[in-house]
Amino acid sequence: MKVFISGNIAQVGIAQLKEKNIEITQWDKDRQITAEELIEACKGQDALVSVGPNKIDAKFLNAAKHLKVIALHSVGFDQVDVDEAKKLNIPVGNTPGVLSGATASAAFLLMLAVSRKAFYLHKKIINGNWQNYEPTPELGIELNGKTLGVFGLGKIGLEMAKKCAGAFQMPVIYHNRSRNEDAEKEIDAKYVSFEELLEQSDVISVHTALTDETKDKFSIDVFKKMKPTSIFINTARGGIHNEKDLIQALEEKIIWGAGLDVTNPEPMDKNNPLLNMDNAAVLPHIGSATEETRDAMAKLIAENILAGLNGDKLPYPIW
Ligand SMILES: NC(=O)c1ccc[n+]([C@@H]2O[C@H](COP(=O)([O-])OP(=O)(O)OC[C@H]3O[C@@H](n4cnc5c(N)ncnc54)[C@H](O)[C@@H]3O)[C@@H](O)[C@H]2O)c1
Ligand SMILES: O=C(O)[C@H](O)CO
Repeated sequence: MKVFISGNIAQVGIAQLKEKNIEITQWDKDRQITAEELIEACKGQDALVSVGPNKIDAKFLNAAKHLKVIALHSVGFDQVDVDEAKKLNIPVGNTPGVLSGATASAAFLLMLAVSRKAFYLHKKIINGNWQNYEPTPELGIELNGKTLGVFGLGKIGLEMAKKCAGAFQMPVIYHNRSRNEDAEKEIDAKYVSFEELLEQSDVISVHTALTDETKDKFSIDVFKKMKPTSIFINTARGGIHNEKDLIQALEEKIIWGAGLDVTNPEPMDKNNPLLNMDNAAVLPHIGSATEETRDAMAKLIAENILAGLNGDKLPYPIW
């Protein structure tokens, strides 16, 4: 059996596949594979490990309908045309759960960094602008006791809520399409409407998938309903906030600050104004990028691939 891997995954997953005598071809160039190159690379392969934002759309799926399984190196699957995969009977799997802690840590890191203007102040030192100790330099804001509003209380949202409640005694409110009663058994979290989430939160952290419903959900009208002292955090997908509107909201102090691990497009242009604002912090989509998490993701990928090649039900399917 042959598997094409369109980027880098942890060795532990590759070893799991090699143990089963699977022949592996890996994309080894220092750039993302293009759509055409991906189609070409999948010719003669039995399975694909899709790393990064490759579009697994109708065009790709129809050109690669010989694949017995596709394993994503992500939990998010907004890049996949699930209906088409179902129609062509190509099982697709993802990596749920194992990256929730790491991704929530990235959200927590951004929240903390924005609240103390850490990225901006770090740049001041690098640029030689740390003159002397000042009692009132650019002041931050306290997080202790402030209200966390989670938009999308799923696996990652729950981990973020636990961290904020534990570290800063932050009361948690959340909005989902419907109540998450399982999560409410684990933490004290109050379900509120989207409007209430905007009005009552001191920090809003986004943890939904990118869908037609959530695309551009955070636009200028929404930012205007948030508190002027509030912080917006997005570690889910860049398409969930409208970037132009976010820049306006930060420039006009409609909200206090924003922290992003995801942008639209990715990579972000190095001249993007968000990179030089005192009230913004941006990371290059590293939510799940810890040694432990990448190993765990690679193991799930190998399990999905082995099951699919065997004609078994995937252990971590998206359909
Ligand atoms: N930055 C990163 O590196 C990184 C890492 C992992 C995941 N992610 C993103 O985080 C997302 C969430 O991952 P997860 O494992 O927590 O998923 P999950 O399915 O466990 O949680 C998503 C939650 O969002 C809710 N939701 C979905 N649509 C909604 C809507 N329209 N309105 C309100 N709530 C809605 C769902 O009910 C669910 O509770 C992924 O889809 C992915 O895009 C990013
Ligand atoms: O969805 C995910 O798992 C992350 O964004 C990594 O792509």
